[in-house]
Amino acid sequence: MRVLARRFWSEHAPALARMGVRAPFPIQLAAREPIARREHVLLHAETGSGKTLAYVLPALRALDGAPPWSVLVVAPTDLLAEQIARVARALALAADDVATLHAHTVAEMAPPHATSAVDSAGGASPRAAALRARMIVATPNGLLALRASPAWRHMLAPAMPTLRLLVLDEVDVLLRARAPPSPTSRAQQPTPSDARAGPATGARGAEGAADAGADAPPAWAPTPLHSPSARELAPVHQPSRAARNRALDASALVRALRQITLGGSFRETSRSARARRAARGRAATGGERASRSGDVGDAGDAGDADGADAPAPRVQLVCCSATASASLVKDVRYALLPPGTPLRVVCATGDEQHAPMSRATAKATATATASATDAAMAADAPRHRAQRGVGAVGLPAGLRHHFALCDSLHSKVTLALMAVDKLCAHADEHGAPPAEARDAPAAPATLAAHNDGGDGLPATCAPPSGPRALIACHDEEQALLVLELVSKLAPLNAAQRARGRGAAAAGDARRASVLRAAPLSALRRASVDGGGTMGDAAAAAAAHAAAPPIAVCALGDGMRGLDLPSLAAVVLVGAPRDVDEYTHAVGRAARAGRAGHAITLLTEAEWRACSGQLSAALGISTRALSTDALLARLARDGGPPRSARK
Ligand SMILES: Nc1ncnc2c1ncn2[C@@H]1O[C@H](COP(=O)(O)OP(=O)(O)OP(=O)(O)O)[C@@H](O)[C@H]1O
Repeated sequence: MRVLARRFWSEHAPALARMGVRAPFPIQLAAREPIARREHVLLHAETGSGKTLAYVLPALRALDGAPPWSVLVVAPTDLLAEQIARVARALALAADDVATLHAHTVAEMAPPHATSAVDSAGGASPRAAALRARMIVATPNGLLALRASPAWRHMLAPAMPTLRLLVLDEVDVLLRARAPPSPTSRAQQPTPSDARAGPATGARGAEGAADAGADAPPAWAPTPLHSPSARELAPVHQPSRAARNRALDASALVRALRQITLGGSFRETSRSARARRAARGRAATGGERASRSGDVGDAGDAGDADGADAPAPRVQLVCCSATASASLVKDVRYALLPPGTPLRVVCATGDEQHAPMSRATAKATATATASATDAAMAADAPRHRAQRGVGAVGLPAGLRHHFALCDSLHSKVTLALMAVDKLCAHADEHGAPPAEARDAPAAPATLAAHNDGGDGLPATCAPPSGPRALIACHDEEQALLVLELVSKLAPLNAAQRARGRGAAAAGDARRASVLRAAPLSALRRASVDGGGTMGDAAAAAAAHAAAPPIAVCALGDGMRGLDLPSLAAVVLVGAPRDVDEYTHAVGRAARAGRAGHAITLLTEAEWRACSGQLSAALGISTRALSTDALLARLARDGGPPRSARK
């Protein structure tokens, strides 16, 4: 394995070493061969297990001597797209090999008459960057806005045939779509001006986009499977296959992606799709019909093309998710691949008891061709996840889960601050962040063996910088409230402790004075603008100095994929809406084999609603602790988890 690893990584070794990466993680090893063989794959590994590099490295290899627009990566949020582009740029041969495409940059693209963007733009405009780049990292709304803009037809469509690889990061979010609205509920659907307004949160995304028609760039937003106002963990809702297919067919993003993967020769199979096509056909003008030629450069709907037999797609599809499921695999195959085309599920995880990857590297890698998806996924799945068809992947083994009861938001934030304070105190006492455990069993062998600089941190990397804790709230509104509460409560906490604890007062006051919070989005934006932490020690140090120790964000898809290596803990002050939301939220900590804490503060009602399901689905203990017991545990145990799992 080491020889393989050396060969695989030698090309990019210097750049990787600057990132603190010296040997591949299991998913990176497992993904290499299938991607090189140009198979369609779904990379399924836990949060923070290195899925980005697992596809970025092979993608960069595919760029060798390739023309512009050879690789397209789609990621659900602006922040994640920037993060991926930053990783790719750090490894790319030329910085302008990689460009990002957001909805707001499309407006700055070329006027329709321009044919040579590079000269007129002086090489610096988004248009020039997008034309020259060989790897494009786009958000769904960037892609959709581009397809609807003149720039697409006149400049970029001609480049599209060069596309060889399409990567869908967080594919479960990208494909998530609710069944199209019934005729009676259409009156409540968003208008085209709503759609133009951009990616609002909530349940109106895909169908709103579908309804917006050709007049407006369709906006995209992930659609929750249940009421967004639900405050309690909703029962897992599995819509029927037909409903899922209808939703996929109605999604503007899926239609755009389908056009890319299938070159416009896709035949929709569901009855609903045929009905929709017939209805639209009746209303269509001759001109609209003529535009559905199946040409890749055509902005028409690929899903409407009446291709007889689906040809083998020329674009390779790579998808990633830490929360894949059997139904996701079916959706990807239905939506984006010709019938009968296999999608290989590349899975890397620990053994069945979720033992650390280091103890099970040899058996950690399982691949399955998902033509018989259910069987393959279920066979790999640990007992407690098999029911849900989630596959063999669980939570990072370095994560320690704590649950405590609080009766109000005020008391949750107070306790969150005390918890963060305890973790910072632990770091002060031990000279290292508590979550970077010295002997963290969670570290994959390949990481632990090569990267451990003695304190659990990569030897060649600056210490992780940035926020130490992430407070995840129900929604944006609550997040604002929490920001306010933090600014009020942190100094109060400090003063109270200073009075009560004499000698410790100075240290407490010092720590508390820096217990500030900022919205996660602002921190990430600053980090991206400032060059971020990856591979840049100076930028890391600067970010560390500037970053408040607490980031605040709303639960949901906005935090998907974000990599904050400095996080010691994620504190949930709102109940997660479902198991996947919990998985992705707490997965911001304990990344890359580190240890970390997931602290969930709930009212009794919230705890009753969600603890059973989290425990059953994830195999974690959700026993609720008292405030004192939680703080005592954090004070005592900043180290690696021991028996957090049942
Ligand atoms: N081989 C490696 N050695 C050391 N660190 C690595 C290696 N591969 C990735 N990392 C680091 O691991 C962290 C997590 O990687 P990444 O963001 O790709 O995780 P992910 O699997 O995509 O997580 P998520 O599911 O949350 O999106 C990053 O900080 C990255 O630099």
